[in-house]
Amino acid sequence: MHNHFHSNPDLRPAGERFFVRSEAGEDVPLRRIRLSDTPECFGGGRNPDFFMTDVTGGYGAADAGETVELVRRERPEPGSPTQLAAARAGVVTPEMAYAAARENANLEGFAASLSEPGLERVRDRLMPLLERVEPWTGERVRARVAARQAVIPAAFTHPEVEPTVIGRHFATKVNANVGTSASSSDWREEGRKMQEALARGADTVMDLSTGRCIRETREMILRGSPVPVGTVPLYETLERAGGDPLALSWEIFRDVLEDQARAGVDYMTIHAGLLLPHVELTRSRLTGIVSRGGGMMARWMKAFGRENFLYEHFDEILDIAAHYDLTLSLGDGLRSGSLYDGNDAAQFAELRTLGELNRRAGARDVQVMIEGPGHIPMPGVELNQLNEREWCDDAPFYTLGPLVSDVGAGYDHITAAIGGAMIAGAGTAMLCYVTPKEHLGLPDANDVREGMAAFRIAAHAADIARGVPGAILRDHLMSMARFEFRWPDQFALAVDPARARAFHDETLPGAAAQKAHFCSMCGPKFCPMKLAHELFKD
Ligand SMILES: C[C@H]1O[C@@H](n2cnc3c(N)ncnc32)[C@H](O)[C@@H]1O
Ligand SMILES: Cc1ncc(COP(=O)(O)O)c(N)n1
Ligand code: MET
Ligand code: SF4
Ligand SMILES: [Zn+2]
Repeated sequence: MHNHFHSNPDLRPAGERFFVRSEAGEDVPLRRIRLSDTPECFGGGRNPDFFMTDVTGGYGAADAGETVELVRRERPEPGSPTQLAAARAGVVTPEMAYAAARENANLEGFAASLSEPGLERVRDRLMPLLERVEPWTGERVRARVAARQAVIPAAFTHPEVEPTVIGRHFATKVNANVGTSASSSDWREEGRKMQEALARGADTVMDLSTGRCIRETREMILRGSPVPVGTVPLYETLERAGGDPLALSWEIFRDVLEDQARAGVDYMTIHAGLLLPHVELTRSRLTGIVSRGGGMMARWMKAFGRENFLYEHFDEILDIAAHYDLTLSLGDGLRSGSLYDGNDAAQFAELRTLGELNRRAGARDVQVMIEGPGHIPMPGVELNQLNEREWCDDAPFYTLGPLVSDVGAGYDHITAAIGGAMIAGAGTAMLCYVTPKEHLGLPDANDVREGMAAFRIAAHAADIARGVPGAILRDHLMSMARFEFRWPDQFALAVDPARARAFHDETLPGAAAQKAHFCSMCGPKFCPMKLAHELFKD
């Protein structure tokens, strides 16, 4: 089955498509941002091309309205060694090589270009930052996967996926959630939200559909997504159980797991760490259980007085995961839904169990991420990451925010991006975005855009904190463009180029304004950056 996605110029990221060759000989897409020359009045000279990750799978590159065919990569048969098994055997897979090339984002090419004539001023400033950079190789990625400090979610059944590596040694990744709920009217809209998320740089997408047409929505997303796709199989299990949590069963769950893995889902949230004794720990909470999967599982356990069937059948889950190289994202069914409940006994009891499950998965060559909260007051954010690292043996942490305040309704992309930046700075591998609609309703395409922008910024700020090679270069290039009033270059380097341009042009439209040595904030007579150029002239 083919996807039905058409390219949309409104969703085109900055720059143009550019390919680097992976060690395994595959073409890995990047965006090349061309920058204009420094105006003569500021000393003249050239500015280097800059390279950024491209997750759009070609949506952003094609002509308007053109149907986009995703590249379908060669994949091993189900039952082949997982990325983890291969890594342990010392084998560098094409996926490891691909992810390494993507992670490098042609930083070597960028560094080499700085020695070209006309780039002396940029070279003087940026070269010191590039001297100690050790590029990623397939081998270095392999070592992190083998150490279980990184995962490459790429199911054998998902040929459309362009591999990426998730772990604290790599650039911080951002996941965007999409999917229907009972109140959405058109499931095809989820395809548009996915495209919006990709255009804004989502490294993975999760289909969290709970409305009608769960399977159709997922199939559309899988066939149209060049990034890894995640799901929460308990949702479809509840649907098949007629919406009654008491009708959930291991048998239905197992069928859902098998069906979704066969369809090509790359990673799944598995709420296996929420145990029956943990449920009691939530009694004194201010906001109980706010995880959907956790909530339905707790209801089932309490009603029957039985242990979590995902925990009881975890070995069988591992059989299926190993067969398809499905990455398990061990779910935080007890994540805190309020600052009051942040880092409480329930949450940490579950986290310790996730550590135990992580070790069992490792013994079966199954890749694992650990899911985290939620809502935590600022002073507790780092502790959450430290506990995860200790109890879960440094497995990649994947958090929802955390939100650092409960009063942000309507702006919770901000409360969550603040906590997200903090926790990623402390080593969280992937941030799940939160949109302005959190706690209020189902996000639409515009909310996706806002949520992605907030979280790309959080991830980038964290990359700078973590010393990810090259991350801060983009900031420096932006600052040079800003000080030299190269407005189009500023737009191109911004997290949301279309918005940056629109905001600037709103008050100063026209060609002349694209070169003006001021903007409407201060105007020509009061622009201090303009004056700064005069300071050391004589
Ligand atoms: C786990 C998190 O996923 C988000 N979430 C849950 N369902 C959807 C959906 N259909 N679309 C987008 N986001 C969703 C909420 O923010 C929740 O807190
Ligand atoms: C980071 C993250 N993303 C998604 C989920 C699944 O949602 P839920 O636990 O509400 O079913 C989760 N637990 N954690
Ligand atoms: N806002 C809740 C949380 O923080 C989730 C609501 S929808 C499951 O986890
Ligand atoms: S976001 Fe809405 S549906 Fe989800 S837990 Fe909160 S109130 Fe319930
Ligand atoms: Zn919340």
